[in-house]
Amino acid sequence: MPGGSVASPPADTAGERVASSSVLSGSRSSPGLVMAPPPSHVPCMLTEGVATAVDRVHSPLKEASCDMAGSDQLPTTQRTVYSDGPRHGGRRGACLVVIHGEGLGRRVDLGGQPVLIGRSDEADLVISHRSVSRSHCQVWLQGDEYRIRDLGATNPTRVNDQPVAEAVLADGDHIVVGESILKFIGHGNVEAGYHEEIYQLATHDALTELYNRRHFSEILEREIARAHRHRHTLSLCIVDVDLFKPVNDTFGHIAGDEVLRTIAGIIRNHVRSDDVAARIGGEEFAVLLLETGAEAATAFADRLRAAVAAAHFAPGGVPRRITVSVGVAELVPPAVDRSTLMAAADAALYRAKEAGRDRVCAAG
Ligand SMILES: Nc1nc2c(ncn2[C@@H]2O[C@H](COP(=O)(O)OP(=O)(O)OP(=O)(O)O)[C@@H](O)[C@H]2O)c(=O)[nH]1
Repeated sequence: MPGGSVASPPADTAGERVASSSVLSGSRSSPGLVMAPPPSHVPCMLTEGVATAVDRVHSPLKEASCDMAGSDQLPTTQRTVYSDGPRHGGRRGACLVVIHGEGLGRRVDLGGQPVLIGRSDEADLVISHRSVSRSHCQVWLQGDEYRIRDLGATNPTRVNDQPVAEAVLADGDHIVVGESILKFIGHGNVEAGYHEEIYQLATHDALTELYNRRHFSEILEREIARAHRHRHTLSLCIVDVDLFKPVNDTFGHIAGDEVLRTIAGIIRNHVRSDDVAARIGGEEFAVLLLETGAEAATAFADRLRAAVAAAHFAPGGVPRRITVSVGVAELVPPAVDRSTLMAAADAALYRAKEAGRDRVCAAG
C-alpha cells in the first residue's frame, strides 16, 4: 500500500485468508480502514481504492467474504471500508516530496514550469537549512522526462547517492539536497495521492479546510522575508468571533462548529487568490494580504466584518446575529517580523473588542 499505511493484498490474492485475530476487533485499525464486527466469514481485503484520512472513510463500500477452509474457527465476515481516495482523482502528475530532514512532508507539483529548490525564499520549494544553497538545484520537464540540474550548490546535489551535474529522474529516485532527502514521484504513481493527502492533513485545519496555524506561520515568515527583500509591504488581519462562548454554551459545540465553518466560507469568498487565510485558534482566523498597506487592509477587513454581520446564522435552528472583530497591522516599524506583526494585530484586535466588538481597528 502506498506509504505503507494500510496493508492490502494484490488483486489476485483477494479472497485469501487473513488470519490475524487483531483485525477482527471491530474497531478502526488504521486510518481509513474500518473493520466491521465479524459475523460469519474470514476477513478479506479488496485491493481497489486507497485508504485515506479517517474523516472520509465512509464510501464507497467494498465488501468481500471468503470461506475459512481448514480452520477450526467459526466462519466470519469482515467488511473493509475504503474511502473515496484522495480528492483529486484520475491520472496524477509528478511531484517532489521531502521525505527526510528540514521541510519534511513538503511537496511541490511538477508541471511544465521549471522548479527551483533552495534556501532562498524565491525558490519554489524552500528548504530553510544552512546545508542547502540559496539556489541549490532545478527540476524541469524536457520532452516526457523530468531532469534535474545542480546549480553549483556548495553541497552538490545527489541522486540515489551519486553526485549529479544533470540527470534524468526516474520514479522513486531519492534526491539529496543538503541534509534533506526528496523523493521524485513520477506521473501516474498512486503514491502522489498519498503524499497529497498527508500534506493536506499536515497543513490544513480539519474543521474549516483553511490553512492551520503552523503552516500559516511558515508562510507568514517567508512572505515577510520576501516583502523586505523586494521592499513591498503586506498586512495581517486577525479575525475573532465575538461572544462565541455563549453560542457554544447555548447551542452546543456542533452548532458552534457549523458557525465557524460558515465564517471560514465567508473569509474564503473574500480573499484574492494570492492572499492567505488560516484558522489560527479556536474561533480566531488570520488573513495575510500581500502587497497591501494598512488602509486597503482595513477596508478589506471591514467588508469581511460587514459580510459576517449580514450573513444568516441559525445555530441549533435558531436565527442569531454573529459578528467578528478584526485587528489589522501593516509590516511597518515596529512591526517588522512575524512576532511583532502578530502582536500588533493582536493589540488592535483587543482594542476592537474593548470598543464594543463588531468593528475593525488598525495598529498604530
Ligand atoms: N464549537 C467550537 N468552539 C470552539 C472551538 N475552539 C474554541 N471554541 C470555543 O470558543 C470560545 C471562545 O470563547 P472566549 O475566548 O471566551 O471568547 P468569546 O466568547 O468569543 O468572547 P470575545 O472574544 O471576548 O468576544 C470558547 O467557548 C471555546 O470553547 C471549536 O473548534 N469549536
